[in-house]
Amino acid sequence: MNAFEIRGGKPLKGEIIPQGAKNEALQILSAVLLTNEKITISNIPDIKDVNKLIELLGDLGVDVKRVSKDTYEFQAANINLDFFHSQTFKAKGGSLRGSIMIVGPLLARFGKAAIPKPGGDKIGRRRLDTHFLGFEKLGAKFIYNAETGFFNIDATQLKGTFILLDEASVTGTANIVMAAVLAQGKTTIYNAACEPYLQQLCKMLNRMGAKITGIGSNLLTIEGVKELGGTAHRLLPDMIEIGSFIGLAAMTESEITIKNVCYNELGIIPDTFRRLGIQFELRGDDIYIPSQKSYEIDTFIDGSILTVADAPWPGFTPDLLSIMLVVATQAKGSVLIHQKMFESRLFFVDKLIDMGAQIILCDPHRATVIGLDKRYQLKGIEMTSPDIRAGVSLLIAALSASGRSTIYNIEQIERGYQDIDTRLKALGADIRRL
Ligand SMILES: CC(=O)N[C@H]1[C@@H](OP(=O)(O)OP(=O)(O)OC[C@H]2O[C@@H](n3ccc(=O)[nH]c3=O)[C@H](O)[C@@H]2O)O[C@H](CO)[C@@H](O)[C@@H]1O
Ligand SMILES: C=C(OP(=O)(O)O)C(=O)O
Repeated sequence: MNAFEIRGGKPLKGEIIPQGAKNEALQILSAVLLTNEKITISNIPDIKDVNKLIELLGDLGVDVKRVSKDTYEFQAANINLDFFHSQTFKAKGGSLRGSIMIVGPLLARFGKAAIPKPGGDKIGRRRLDTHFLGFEKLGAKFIYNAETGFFNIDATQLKGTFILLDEASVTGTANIVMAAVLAQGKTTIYNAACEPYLQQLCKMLNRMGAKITGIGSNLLTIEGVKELGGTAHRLLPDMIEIGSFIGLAAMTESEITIKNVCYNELGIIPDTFRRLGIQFELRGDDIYIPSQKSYEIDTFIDGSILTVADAPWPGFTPDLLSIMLVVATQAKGSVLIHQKMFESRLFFVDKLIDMGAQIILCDPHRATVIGLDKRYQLKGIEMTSPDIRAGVSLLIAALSASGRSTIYNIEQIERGYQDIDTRLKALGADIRRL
């Protein structure tokens, strides 16, 4: 059995260091395939998804050396393209979302790639059209075999072109950028995603010899180069973990300092938590959250109920909406949570309702939360974590609730949060692995 047992209702106290960013790690690790020279990556989180991708790179022939707890060296000098046809590749490649991003670099460097339909959270339809339409524009041909679930892509020489993405896909943009850096001539990508993950990737590629301009905007221009060289790269702290810890502190009346957050990279995230009434201050590059008995949700200027909705960067990330939702259950006031991007990410509210929260699921994309203002505590129950962020939201709910909760399917949480039970215990949480 893989579960957490939590006895909630205790305020936590202390300092916590955010792990390196999961979604950045998946892009940066894929980029090591673009060169035969050595790449050193530090601040790598020790989490399931990242470890699976590192293992997959090793299976493909990348020389992988762990030089310290969070630092690895990679050298992709001898890639074994036959590995594409193995059952192991099908099983491993299909087990995480991030594996899709090995396609762009492989295509750029070797002219072909294959990938099984990738995994990731079951949070609604997760199409890959943007990736493959982009590769096609660069001159690649792809075949999707619905029976085997494999995408096969071929391109002897990618050619730069103008690409207007059909949507600002995060992994799609990363994949196309990694293909375009070695394409012949100039590629322009409009409607590009520009999350800090992508900015970090582009900066790393430029250090490797790529010529990318427009970093941080939705218009990227890439002058193709013949080859790329080695570099060193440090991952940013995980902004989704940072947001999760802000929510945790507010909900459990805890006094927590989140260390070294790289505040300037957090975009609209801090202000969005502030709109729920959560107070915190920046001390150096740490976020200090005092213990708060009560927090009150803001309204819009005209007095109408606040909506918190997701949007491509610099909008609010969809990966923090579940956390906003759970935190709102104990706020004073009401908020509409609008998850525009994914249609199956809000169903976990049923469990919060069972715990005593007042939520109306209006439709699969929208939930209205009527905050309890801590007049009643949530009560502990047994529940199963449906996806990574709902899982952490349930964990936060359980830590604030009276009595005992059990959360099953914690693999989902551990996909993205390193040693979460140990780190929460260090803050005083009563959490036990079953
Ligand atoms: C490994 C990784 O990095 N995963 C992240 C990545 O997934 P991923 O790259 O798979 O997500 P995409 O950005 O491609 O799209 C996410 C969803 O939003 C929709 N969409 C996207 C852009 C847009 O302008 N309009 C729109 O509706 C897509 O149809 C899809 O349903 O980005 C998502 C969106 O931030 C995050 O939730 C995931 O955690
Ligand atoms: C949805 C997420 O991850 P993935 O894209 O890997 O499923 C996430 O990190 O919130």
